[in-house]
Amino acid sequence: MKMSVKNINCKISMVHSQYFEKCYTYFNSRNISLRDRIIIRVLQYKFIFHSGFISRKSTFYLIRNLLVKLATSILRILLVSTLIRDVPYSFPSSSPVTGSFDFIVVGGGTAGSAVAARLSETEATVLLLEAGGSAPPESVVPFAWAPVLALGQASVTVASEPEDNAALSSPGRKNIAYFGRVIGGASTVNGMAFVRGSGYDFDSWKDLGNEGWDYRSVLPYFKKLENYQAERTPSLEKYRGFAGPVSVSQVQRWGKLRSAIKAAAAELGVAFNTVGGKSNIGISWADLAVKNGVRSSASESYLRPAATRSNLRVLTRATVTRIIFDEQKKARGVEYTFNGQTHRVVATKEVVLSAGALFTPQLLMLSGVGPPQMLTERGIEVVSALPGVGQNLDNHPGFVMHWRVKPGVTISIKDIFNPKTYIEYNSKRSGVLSGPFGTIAHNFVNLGGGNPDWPDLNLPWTLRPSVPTPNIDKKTNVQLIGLPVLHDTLTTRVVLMRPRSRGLVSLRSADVADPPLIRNNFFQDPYDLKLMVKGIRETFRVMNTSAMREILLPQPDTSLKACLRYGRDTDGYWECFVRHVVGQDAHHCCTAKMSPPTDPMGVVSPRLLVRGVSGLRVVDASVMPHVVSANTMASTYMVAEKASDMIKQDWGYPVQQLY
Ligand SMILES: Cc1cc2nc3c(=O)[nH]c(=O)nc-3n(C[C@H](O)[C@H](O)[C@H](O)COP(=O)(O)OP(=O)(O)OC[C@H]3O[C@@H](n4cnc5c(N)ncnc54)[C@H](O)[C@@H]3O)c2cc1C
Repeated sequence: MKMSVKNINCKISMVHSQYFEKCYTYFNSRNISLRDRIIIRVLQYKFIFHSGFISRKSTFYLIRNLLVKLATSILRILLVSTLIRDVPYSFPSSSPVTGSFDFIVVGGGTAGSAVAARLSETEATVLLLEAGGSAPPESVVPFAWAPVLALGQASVTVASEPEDNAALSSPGRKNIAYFGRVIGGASTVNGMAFVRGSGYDFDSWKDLGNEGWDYRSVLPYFKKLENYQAERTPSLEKYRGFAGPVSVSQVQRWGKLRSAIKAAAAELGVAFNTVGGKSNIGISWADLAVKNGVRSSASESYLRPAATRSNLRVLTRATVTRIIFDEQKKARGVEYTFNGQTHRVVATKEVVLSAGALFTPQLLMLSGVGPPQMLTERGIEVVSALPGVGQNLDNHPGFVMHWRVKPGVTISIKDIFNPKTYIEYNSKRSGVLSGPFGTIAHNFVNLGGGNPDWPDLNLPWTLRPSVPTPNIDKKTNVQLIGLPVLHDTLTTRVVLMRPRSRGLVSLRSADVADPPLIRNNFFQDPYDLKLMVKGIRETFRVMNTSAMREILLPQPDTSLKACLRYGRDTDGYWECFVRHVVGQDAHHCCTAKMSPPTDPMGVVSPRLLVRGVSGLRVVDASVMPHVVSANTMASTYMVAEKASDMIKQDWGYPVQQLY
């Protein structure tokens, strides 16, 4: 299908000028020509000004978007100018690929890059098809992720359906989700926080009937994938890897803050730096997927070293539209679009689906694997009736609390526009740009009861100046930050690790260009809301230690006016507060969950083979039965490493002995 304005059928059904739903693919796709881009932009503005949509609100968003674009463009130029030494590997894709390969991996993201590279260690031929392009040069700069990458061309944004119980301060009560659409996927645009789940998460996966996924069985794969940039000690060697492809290091500098957090842990009687062991309970200084001030993404860690192998072919800007099944329901290959043309390619052994927790279920459903009634309603022929496809969407709801701090404790706006920042990064790969614009320390706690070593909340500290939270209206943002807005801020977050509520991913239509429908269902189970309120009270307890008070300035009144009717500092007030400001952490998972055959909602077996068909596996965050109590990248790499060995074993290729 040639993508052009004529067949786009692009009803601009947006909540406000920032977010396109039906048209998002086209704006984020490099398959679209410059001429069509210009026409769509003109249509967009025509729509805003001539549809009765024009209002102070839409004008505000237009101006705000222009200013954001201007600021990010300036930042991008500054960042790119610091990159003379480290440019990400580029995957030139000038012509389409046809013919046959032993394995076709769909999606060159976090998991897909790892699987393709590992499979190419054998003599099998491997094709990796990725919808996005090569990584933008600034992606190597750790600090760049939020302002430049997550909001830029390397990712797509998709609005959820309106929330029933949350997002009260978001336009249309919709949560906005970010997904990497670039080689390396989310690992190229994410916050780089590298933290494993608790060992009890994996034991729970096994208890749900998934043999081989308990902590003891997955630990060797966590070690295999990691190259920890620290001195080897016997206690570290028990848990951490030192020879794997993904480089990981502790956050450098910010000594004042580190000392304060360490002292707060001591004051609270909480363990410091526990992340990596079986129980991650306690306070820890963050590890990042960074080496010597440069991001370690999946494409740099796995694909760059494998790129010269003649049996591995990587095609970027190739969007897979469906999996092709034969009469026996065996996956025979895929159909994809490249430069506006449709092509087919054959898999002689397996198709591996690694398009992430949103797009993997979309592709399964578009190929006839999913809830039968929904497929029939969309005019899609059912190949395998699997009601669980797209169900069980799990994630980490969370929100930010702002704290004013003394100078030198955190990043300030002045640092960002100071030429010295760029000179220091350029010459030494150190300074502000070498660190995060996000998580700097974790605080994993259990406040809900049960196993006290298994966290149900993370209350991390994040480094960012007093920037507004995206997708929350201006009025609420101002109340949350407190006036005047430009000052040095430390933020803490309250993030639910093991929500009981579950959402779903479904199809809007049979058109691959329509973004899938996301329903988060945050706080459908009221337990989740109550636990978040406990997290707020625990945050105040931590921030009230004398160690933390030492770095704080007097705080302005940041009450949320809409909630004051419940009375200050009551549980009712805080529940109302959370329902207004909660967003999500882009840790989507579990939409094609693994499970034993007895679970009717399972999608893949514990060997990650899709039920009811053959020759098709899912390898990405979708297969997790429930979200881990940590950020999800490290566990996604672990899934990819373990799956690669399973695939090799199933096809008789040798695997490295890890036990
Ligand atoms: C902005 C952001 C910040 C985050 N921060 C952190 C963090 O700090 N720490 C952490 O641990 N986790 C973080 N995460 C979460 C973590 O990165 C993800 O859970 C994990 O990387 C997901 O890996 P995946 O392989 O499942 O999917 P992805 O990495 O998203 O890979 C999917 C790939 O498939 C491609 N694709 C999709 N559809 C098609 C198609 N039809 N045809 C071809 N290709 C297709 C996509 O372009 C993408 O490259 C963050 C995520 C985001 C988006």
